Amino acid sequence: MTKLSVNINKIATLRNARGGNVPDLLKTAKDIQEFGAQGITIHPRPDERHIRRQDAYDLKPVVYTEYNIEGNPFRPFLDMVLEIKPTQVTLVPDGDDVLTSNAGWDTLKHKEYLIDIIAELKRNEIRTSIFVDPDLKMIEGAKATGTDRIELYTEDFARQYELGNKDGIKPYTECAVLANALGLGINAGHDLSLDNIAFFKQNIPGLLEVSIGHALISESLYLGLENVVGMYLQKLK
Ligand SMILES: CC(=O)[C@@H](O)[C@H](O)COP(=O)(O)O
Ligand SMILES: NCC(=O)COP(=O)(O)O
Repeated sequence: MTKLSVNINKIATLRNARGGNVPDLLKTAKDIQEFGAQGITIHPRPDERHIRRQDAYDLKPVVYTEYNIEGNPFRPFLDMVLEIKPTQVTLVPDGDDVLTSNAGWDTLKHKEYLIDIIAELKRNEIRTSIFVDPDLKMIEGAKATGTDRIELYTEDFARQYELGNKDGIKPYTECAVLANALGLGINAGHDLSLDNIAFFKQNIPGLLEVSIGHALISESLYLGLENVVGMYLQKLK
């Protein structure tokens, strides 16, 4: 079975737009778990554009499924996750100024750096995952870092799938086969959606977890709008 971890960054984006507490991030996290999701993912960024540092702490007692915190392991991020002790930390090599995550780790170039950080997280009983492009050399490099899992960066697959090119899955399947052989757990995420998730899952052996945010929250708007517009119309009769 593949676990669904819902990324709630976009709920915080909406909340921050008005400065209040609507939508309520903690209530949303509770509801998502009650609806059956097996995890909650957040990706606090240094500029706190969506998830704030305090949110990461406040979510700890609320997330009773798997709590996954993603981010670039600069010292303030590392100190925060070592205090919170989520189920899993996913290391992502984001620049400060990126719109969203746009590349995986070069696991060869950053091998020693990753070894030290992963060891520190694992000493604190936190499962580790590292964000990687679907490149066999990067998967081999990931193994050498001591990480428990990799997270396959799926944007390229999603773009290709949208264009009708199903061969875009091939490097992902090859990397998954290698990761399984090396004993690395496999997560995946970025731009996965209701359209592409079934095909992705069918072609990735041993897929343990997907984290999905942008599409899932957008789809929730599309699928919920009719109901809510109808409710307003009822009240306005
Ligand atoms: C690590 C990853 O794949 C990203 O999708 C990220 O978690 C999303 O971050 P934003 O919500 O800031 O775009
Ligand atoms: N790790 C990927 C993630 O958490 C969500 O990515 P996206 O669905 O918002 O693109």
